[in-house]
Amino acid sequence: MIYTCTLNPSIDYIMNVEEFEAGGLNRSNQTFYYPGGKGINVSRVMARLEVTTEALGYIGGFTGAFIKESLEKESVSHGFIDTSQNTRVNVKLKSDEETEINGPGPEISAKLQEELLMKIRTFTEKDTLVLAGSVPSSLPNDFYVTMTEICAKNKIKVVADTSGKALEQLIGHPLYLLKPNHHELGELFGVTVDSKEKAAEYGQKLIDKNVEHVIVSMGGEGAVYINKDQKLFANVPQGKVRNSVGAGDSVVAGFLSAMAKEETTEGAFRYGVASGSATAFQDDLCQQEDVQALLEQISISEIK
Ligand SMILES: Nc1ncnc2c1ncn2[C@@H]1O[C@H](COP(=O)(O)OP(=O)(O)OP(=O)(O)O)[C@@H](O)[C@H]1O
Ligand SMILES: O=P(O)(O)OC[C@@]1(O)O[C@H](CO)[C@@H](O)[C@@H]1O
Repeated sequence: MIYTCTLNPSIDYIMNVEEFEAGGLNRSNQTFYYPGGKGINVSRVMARLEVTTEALGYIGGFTGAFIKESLEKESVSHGFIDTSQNTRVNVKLKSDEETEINGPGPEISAKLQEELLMKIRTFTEKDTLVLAGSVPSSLPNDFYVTMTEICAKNKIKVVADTSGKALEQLIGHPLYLLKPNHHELGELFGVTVDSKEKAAEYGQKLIDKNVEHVIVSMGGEGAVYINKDQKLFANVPQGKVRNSVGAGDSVVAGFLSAMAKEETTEGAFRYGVASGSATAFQDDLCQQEDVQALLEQISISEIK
């Protein structure tokens, strides 16, 4: 089973505002509510790509109930732990630019922390755990490391999509897939990653530190894939970006779905990039037919 873990889920409240004016009274002409948080996005996209997952993490209150209900409507299984506090609402303001305001996380007691770790201790080597998103401040800041150590002991594959300190602490632990964007990769090594060659060079450093697959996404500039034998570049398809929220998560979901269907790594990379772009080109996350339609616009080349 592929489990996704979202320690800090959200309702993503999307507000389209024609000409946003900071400090003024703005009126939105269109709003949407989506279940959000990076791991939840991965589960939602994988369900659309016909791969079963179970979404884990902490949830609560009326906002948590909305998320669970939305996932059930989309046939996404979940096993969240109830915090009895409202899950946050993240505001995504879309005008000429995209502005995001993400809420803080809930208080998570030591008992609830242990409950999640106990669940992970039941996983076997056939399982994969996707750790995605920020770690709420009430959790020890090495909580992902603790989870990864349990996984290493039991040969469970770990996928990580996080940034900053949480990402830094994971480096050196055995990981199946890491998907930093080029800014996150640069921040990790204190450099600017502004070309596919640099993405490949610094991505290789992650491979040297026990990561099996690395995808470096570079927004509209393409993406780079590295493993111990390959360094590949993919262009991104042409299209109008309507929503970048969840695009990175869709890359992870697309790659994992294709690997679960025994695609080659090159094919899975292409599928991941197509999924990311398919999400970027619409309001919510991509559907399978959107991904299929973009595949032929993506060419993969070797990076020398
Ligand atoms: N301008 C664009 N044109 C086509 N596809 C895009 C564009 N911007 C982003 N994408 C798609 O979204 C994927 C992820 O984008 P990005 O590198 O911005 O990741 P990220 O920063 O992790 O995303 P997120 O906004 O979800 O945090 C890209 O690999 C690509 O497939
Ligand atoms: O605050 P975090 O956990 O870093 O990010 C949360 C978030 O911005 O990430 C997802 C998009 O990747 C959204 O669904 C969600 O609102």
